[in-house]
Order: sequence, then C-alpha cells, then structure tokens
Amino acid sequence: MIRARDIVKRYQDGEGSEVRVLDGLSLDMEQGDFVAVVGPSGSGKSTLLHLLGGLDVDYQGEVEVAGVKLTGLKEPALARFRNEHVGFVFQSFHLIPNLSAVENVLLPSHFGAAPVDARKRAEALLDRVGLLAKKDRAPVRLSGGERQRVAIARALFTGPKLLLCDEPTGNLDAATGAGVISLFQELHHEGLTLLAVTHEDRMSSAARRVLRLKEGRLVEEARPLLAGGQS
Ligand SMILES: Nc1ncnc2c1ncn2[C@@H]1O[C@H](COP(=O)(O)OP(=O)(O)OP(=O)(O)O)[C@@H](O)[C@H]1O
Repeated sequence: MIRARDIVKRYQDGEGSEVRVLDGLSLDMEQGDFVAVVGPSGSGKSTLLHLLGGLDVDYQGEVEVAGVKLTGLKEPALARFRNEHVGFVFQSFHLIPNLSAVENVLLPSHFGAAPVDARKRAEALLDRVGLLAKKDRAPVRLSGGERQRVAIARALFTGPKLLLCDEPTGNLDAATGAGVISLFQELHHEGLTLLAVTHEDRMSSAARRVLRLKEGRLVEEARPLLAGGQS
C-alpha cells in the first residue's frame, strides 16, 4: 500500500541554512496495516504525512501509494490521487462551521465525481460513526469527539483504502479520545489501512505497529507480546 525509499526532505531554517527533516527515510506498509508514527515535536511527523498523502512533492526519493508513483507527479494528477486513494483526518477536524454534519460529509462530492446516491452514502457513513441522529446539526452543536467522527465519515466518503491521520485525538479528552480510537480499530478490522501520527500512548497502543521518527528515519518500536493493538 505504501512504499517510500530514501526520502530526503529539507527546509530552510530562516537563517540561510538547511535542515534535513527527513534524512534517508524508508517505509513499507501493507494494505490493511495500522501504523502509528511517534516522535518528539518537530521530528518531521506531519512532513512525512504530507509527502505520503501527495500534499507535498518537493523532496528527494521515491514514494508509491496505492500503486501510484507520487514522485514527479503534478496537479491535477495529484488531486486525482488524493481524491481516489486517501482520506485525511486532522487534529482540529477542519469542518465547515456553517454546514451541517451531513453536508460536511458530502463536501468531497463537490470536488470529484459525485456518486448518484451521494446523500444516502453520507448518511450511511454518519450512521457508521454513530451520528445519524445528529446529521442536521452544525459542528458548533457537536462535541469534540462527535466533530472528529464527522471528519472521519467525510474522509471515508470517496471510499479510500488509506486513512492518513495527524494527531486525530490531540484535541480530545481521554474518554472522548478513547471512543475515536475504538472507531479506528473497528475500521482497521474492516480492512482499512491506517497511518496515524500521534503523541498519545493510547493511540499508539491501538496500532499494529509503532514506528518512531528518529534523526530523520523511522525505527520500529519493540512491542510487548500480546499488546493491546495486536490482531
Ligand atoms: N514550511 C516549513 N519551512 C521551514 N521549516 C519547516 C516548515 N515546515 C516544517 N518545518 C520544520 O520542520 C520540522 C518538522 O516539522 P513537522 O511539522 O513535520 O514536525 P512534527 O513532528 O509533525 O511536529 P509536531 O509534533 O510538533 O506537530 C520542524 O523543525 C519544523 O519547524
């Protein structure tokens, strides 16, 4: 599902010198895998997510996701790749405040080819995340956990096989975060491939593998046998 080789990503640090945030990074992820990427603040986790999701193509190395070689790809091919293959979930939900929950889930239908039964599909996804009864509410009338569930339903609208999540429980309290983590585990068991950048132990222990970003590369964390996320 994901194959990244020898990725080098540099940023200018503002004082004229270069920082290699990713430095020879490689990653292999099978379809159906659930990976947590951990590492200190500033270690390059979001940067990595952006490369894998086709949001940033300014790097050295090779990235292939869902059979699509992203290296060298340009818009609008990148937009098509994102639309067909990847769902994004962010820490701050990114819902449109003046649209209802179901209209937020329907948003992707305005960018790609809309399925004929778009509204039915959006409602089925809201049902899947336990929010059908609140489909007409504006985000401001939903709790943080409910907002994230709407965002997850929206990310699933185009039927992606891969979900890329950036600190998906970062804005949620422990109990609400736990509910969202169980939803990710259920989606994983239903066959979805998940990669989540996270600071939180609860989230990483739900994953099947934990990779730590260290000095610009990924190192597999040893997991205790029969840890919570083993499946
Ligand atoms: N556009 C940019 N220009 C220059 N430097 C950047 C840019 N974006 C990120 N960086 C730097 O690259 C490094 C990695 O950033 P990144 O956001 O990927 O880290 P992170 O591990 O996701 O951090 P956090 O956990 O705090 O979100 C940081 O030192 C950051 O300051």
